[in-house]
Amino acid sequence: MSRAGTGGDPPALLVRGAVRSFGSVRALDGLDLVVPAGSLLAVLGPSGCGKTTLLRAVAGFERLDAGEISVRGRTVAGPGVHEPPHHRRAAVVPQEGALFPHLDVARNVGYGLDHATRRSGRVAEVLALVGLEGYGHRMPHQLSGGQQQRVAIARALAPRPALILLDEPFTALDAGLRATLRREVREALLADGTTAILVTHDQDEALSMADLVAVQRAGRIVQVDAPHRVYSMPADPWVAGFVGEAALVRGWLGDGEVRTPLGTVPVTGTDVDLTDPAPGPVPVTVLVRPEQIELVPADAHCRMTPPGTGGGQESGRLARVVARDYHGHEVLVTLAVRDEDAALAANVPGPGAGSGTTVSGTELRARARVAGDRPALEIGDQVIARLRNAAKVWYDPSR
Ligand SMILES: Nc1ncnc2c1ncn2[C@@H]1O[C@H](COP(=O)(O)OP(=O)(O)OP(=O)(O)O)[C@@H](O)[C@H]1O
Repeated sequence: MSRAGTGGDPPALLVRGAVRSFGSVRALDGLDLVVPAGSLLAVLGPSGCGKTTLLRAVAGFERLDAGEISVRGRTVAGPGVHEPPHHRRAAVVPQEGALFPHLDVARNVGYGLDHATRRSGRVAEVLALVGLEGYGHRMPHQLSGGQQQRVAIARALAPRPALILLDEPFTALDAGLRATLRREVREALLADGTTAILVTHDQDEALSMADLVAVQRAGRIVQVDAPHRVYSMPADPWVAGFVGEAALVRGWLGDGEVRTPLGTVPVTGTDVDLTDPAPGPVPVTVLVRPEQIELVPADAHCRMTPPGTGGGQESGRLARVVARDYHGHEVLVTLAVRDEDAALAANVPGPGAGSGTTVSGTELRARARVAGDRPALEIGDQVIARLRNAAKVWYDPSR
């Protein structure tokens, strides 16, 4: 459920043309971002793209070289303006909660609150929000790592800031706890109506927690969208490869359909102007997600048929299983598809998690998802791989 977009309120955060350089490195390179009040927005990007610099600039720990930042319609950074952190109403939750070790939980949470707020029961209220009712008298060392992080979040929530800035807050925790805590923190933020910005390089965290995902690359935001849109309608091939598993294959677009080495399918979205009549099929890059590949066992006939000659595009292509990653509920199999006429697309650009695409000669590699309860596929098995569902494509200027 999205909490974004409440009436005509100014956005909780507006960043316009933000520039911050360290020597020759432009950590922020004209960055624009709007965060609607009440939303939980994740800034997702590879290491070094400037996420922490953005967070620090918003919090007031970093000065901008150019551009401006406003919080709830009030300029806090810009030409001639640099408000100090404590005037910005932006609370930071660092990677490891950084609690005061000599203060109990209630004093940690109440630290810095004015007298009236402290007496209003706000400390108990936020502790209840993060599931730590009755923990007020514990000392930090008597808490688990996850509980300490929840106290840090309660402490950030307590003064009712305009913004909560979470800097990879779950990194230090083990995987099981991380999933639980993400859900609980999301619920706590939702219940308190807070606007939060979560900086992370973990795509699962961004996609599962946030209302909006802002993808950052080289000091700029390249797409802001709902998580399912970032995954299914990425702005460009780089985003496609960074968010989720992706293979980028060559195809030909014409008549609203795209012909690919794995079959012909309709198109869900493209930057090609479909109203502009092109003289022939347009060369495109096609996004193939693992769940879009359907696998059927190759029968003896298929096994004896040379690749590229066994049936039309619609019947898919003969593929070989070259790797498999077992995940219990599903298996990700890496397929090699020889394709003589459709030479293959370039590697997914960027250092992202979408490492599902490699190119070797005229061999396409793509990953397919198989339910864990299906008969196991072994390395070396032959299958027929067929693309199903509509695909997202981009014009390929290199052909
Ligand atoms: N104080 C600094 N002095 C010099 N260079 C810096 C400083 N802070 C950041 N940088 C550089 O700016 C770039 C962006 O860094 P930043 O820490 O913002 O990236 P990030 O996306 O948060 O990376 P990570 O996910 O690894 O934390 C990097 O090249 C980094 O080396």
